Amino acid sequence: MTHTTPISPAPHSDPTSKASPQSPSTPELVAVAPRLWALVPCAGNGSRSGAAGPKQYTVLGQQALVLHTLEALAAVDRLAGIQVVVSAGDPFFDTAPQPQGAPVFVANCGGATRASSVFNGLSALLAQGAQPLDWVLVHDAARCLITPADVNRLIDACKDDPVGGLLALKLPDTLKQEQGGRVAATLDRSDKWLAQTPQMFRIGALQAAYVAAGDAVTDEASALELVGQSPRLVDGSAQNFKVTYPQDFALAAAVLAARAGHPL
Ligand SMILES: Nc1ccn([C@@H]2O[C@H](COP(=O)(O)OP(=O)(O)OP(=O)(O)O)[C@@H](O)[C@H]2O)c(=O)n1
Ligand SMILES: C[C@](O)(CO)[C@H](O)COP(=O)(O)O
Repeated sequence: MTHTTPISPAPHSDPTSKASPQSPSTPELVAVAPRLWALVPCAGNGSRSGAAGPKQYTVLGQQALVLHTLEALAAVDRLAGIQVVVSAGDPFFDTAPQPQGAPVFVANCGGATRASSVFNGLSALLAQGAQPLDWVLVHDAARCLITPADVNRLIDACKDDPVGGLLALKLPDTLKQEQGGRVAATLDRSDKWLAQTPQMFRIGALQAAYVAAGDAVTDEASALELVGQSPRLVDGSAQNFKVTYPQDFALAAAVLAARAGHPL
């Protein structure tokens, strides 16, 4: 996969806009439509997963977990490119295959937290030719069950939104508050959602929000919330869970096998 090749700043005129006739000596005015990019933070250690190395490289079925993630994103034909962020010195993508579809770019600029990996990845994306008004869909490498249909649903819901938004799941279970290992209260869950990824925002707005929010936020929406924005909630899928704990590998492998039509 490419490490340094710049994405050519493709001409991206808005096919819906009508340019007024220009005289030959007048520079042509072209309305520019924002492009869509994916950014995949892939620099975590997976300390809760119990895996021997970073969980994103655990093999599920035929290939590493993160390659399932990238395969699904690359199949979204509205994406101009996918920026992956790995830790300095991580050799995985030196030999990894390029998925079919949107080009994948790799930057070794992972940070100590997810927030810093994403923030550094935004700079890498801009250096590749992305523009501050372009959209970025930040997606965890560890959510390998994302589907192109999920991503397209998010894009459709957010492309005309002034802020952007995220996939999320309405809480399916009764919600308890704990104190000392016992139930202290049952909470109202009617307005509670579980945040997933991708999370889709304008690159420049997200960068500015991270500067203001700092390193402690755990998702992009939180950074936007801290600067006074209300990201849109878009229905996600229970299958789009984040591989986090040891038992999650078998569940993800089973879903992938079922989708591929293999017996479980
Ligand atoms: N410093 C970090 C931490 C996390 N991530 C990425 O952010 C995503 C979501 O993070 P999480 O699932 O919490 O991954 P880990 O930090 O790897 O796991 P843990 O918290 O169990 O150590 C993952 O794809 C992970 O690789 C990252 O790019 N840089
Ligand atoms: C971004 C995220 O996937 C939303 O649920 C999640 O917050 C990232 O994982 P972490 O465990 O909070 O770092």
